[in-house]
Parts: sequence; structure tokens; C-alpha cells
Amino acid sequence: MTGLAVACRRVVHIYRAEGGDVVALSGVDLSINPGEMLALVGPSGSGKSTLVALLGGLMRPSAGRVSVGTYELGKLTDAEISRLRGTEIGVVLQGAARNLLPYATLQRNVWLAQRRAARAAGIGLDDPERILDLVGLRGKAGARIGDLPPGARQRAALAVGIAASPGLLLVDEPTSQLDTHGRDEVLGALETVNAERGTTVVVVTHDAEVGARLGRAVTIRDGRVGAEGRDGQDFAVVAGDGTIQLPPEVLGEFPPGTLFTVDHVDGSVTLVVGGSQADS
Ligand SMILES: Nc1ncnc2c1ncn2[C@@H]1O[C@H](COP(=O)(O)OP(=O)(O)OP(=O)(O)O)[C@@H](O)[C@H]1O
Repeated sequence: MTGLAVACRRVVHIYRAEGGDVVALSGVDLSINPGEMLALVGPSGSGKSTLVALLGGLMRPSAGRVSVGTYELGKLTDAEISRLRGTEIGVVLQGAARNLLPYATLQRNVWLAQRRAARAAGIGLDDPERILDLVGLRGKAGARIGDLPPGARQRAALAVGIAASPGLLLVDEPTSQLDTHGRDEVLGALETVNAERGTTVVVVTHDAEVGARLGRAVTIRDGRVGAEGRDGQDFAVVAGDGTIQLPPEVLGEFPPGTLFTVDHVDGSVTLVVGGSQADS
């Protein structure tokens, strides 16, 4: 399967908790092209994992629209979402162990994920050896998961995530427990999957370097898209409600109430700081 596009429009997610409601996402607008690689970065509690859970159909948004390929996830039944996950959407949860059977071999882990997908969708599946090859685990089919070192275990979790050749691969914090070498191997595996299959890849990470390496890093801040970095350049982002999210490093230069004039010059639009703050 080739890569799937992703679109979020004004996505809100509220957790109903005992101590009161928690607004985890408060209006996320985000478009991802088929075959793109993207990192979701941002401070702890900003809403990254919640967003990925919505993209994977693990939860439904409280409001707004989430689409993957031609599917609007909010309109699907639980059974349809469950079929989609594990076939067209691969989800790799935070912590490799949560995705794997520790006493089984790597090959059996991949085979089980494939069997689930084949039952759900009746699709033809890749040779497991080919999948292990993609994540740099060629020749390790017979190894027990518990015997693999941490970096290889994380790549084993990726192998399970891509077992059914999904068009969208969602990976939560794949490098957080790894040293630099392990991190490079995991990122290399993701890049190979993306290059060879065209899979759209979304990675949640605390590590800004991971964001830089993937080329596109979307910052989630207070439950919204905060700003975006592409190929080393920072961009401000216009949200669906017309607010502009500035990169954090320049945010301090524009206190709330800062006025901009909007100038139209030679067919382009320029925002010019008005030089004074709004009177309060
Ligand atoms: N099941 C839950 N019930 C109630 N509140 C939750 C639940 N899960 C997350 N939250 C809250 O939602 C907000 C966003 O959490 P989320 O885990 O999506 O953030 P995150 O950016 O992924 O954080 P981290 O990087 O620490 O994993 C936080 O305030 C968190 O405490």
C-alpha cells in the first residue's frame, strides 16, 4: 500500500476525569501528505500522544474531524476502525514491550500481526523475512524478543507495526530509551520503510534531533499546533480559527495584544509589527 494522507480539522479532545475534565487538544489543524515523514514534538502533557491515539482510531475526538486517506474516522463503526488499524494504519505504542509477545520469536510476532490483518481484510502479505529486512533485523527471525537488545526490540516493534504494509505508521516515542546508536538504527529503519514503501510516518518524540532528522517537526503546545520546523527553518502556523501560532523562540518578542498591520505589496501579503501594543 502507498502512503495515506492525514487531515485534522479543528480537533478537540476532552478526557472526562474524576477530578474534572481535561482538555488535551483544543483545536488542532494539521495536514500530512501521503508519504511524508513527520515528528510531533512538544513538552510533556501538550497532547502529542492524544493526537496520535486519535489518528490511530484508538479514541474518537470530542469534536472536529480526523481523516486518514479517504476515511473519516469519526464516521466509521468500531468494527471498521478495528479493521483499519492493523491493516491500513499501523500503530506502535510507547514502550516496545507493549507491542510484542516476549516469549515468542520475532518471526512469530510478525506472523501473528499478519494473520490478524489477513483475517480482517483478506489481503496478501509480505514475506516476514522481507519485513525484518526493512527494519534491519535480517537473520534474526528465530530470536526470542526477550533476548534482543533494546534497540533491536524497538525495531522488532516497528516490524510488527508494518507487518500488514500499512499506508500510515504511527510511532509513539520510539527512541526514548535508546542511546545514540540505537536511536540512529530506529530512525534508519523508519526512513527505509518510508523510502521503499512510501508509507506516511508520524513519530511522537521529545527529542528535537529526531524532529530535525525527519525533516518536518510539528510542535504541539497546549493542545494546539504551536509552530512548525521544516528542513531547519521555523514557520508560524495559521490555525483554523485564524489565530497565528509563532515559534516559541520569537513568541516572547510579541506580547499578547501586539498589533500588526497587514500590507498588500506586489501581490504578496506582509505582516508588519505596528510598533505598539494594544491599549488595555
Ligand atoms: N486518560 C487520561 N485521562 C485524563 N487525562 C489525561 C489522560 N491521558 C492524558 N491526559 C491528559 O491530557 C493531556 C495531554 O496528554 P498527552 O499524554 O496527550 O500529552 P503528551 O504530549 O503525549 O505528553 P507526554 O509527552 O508526557 O506523553 C495532559 O494534561 C494529560 O495529563
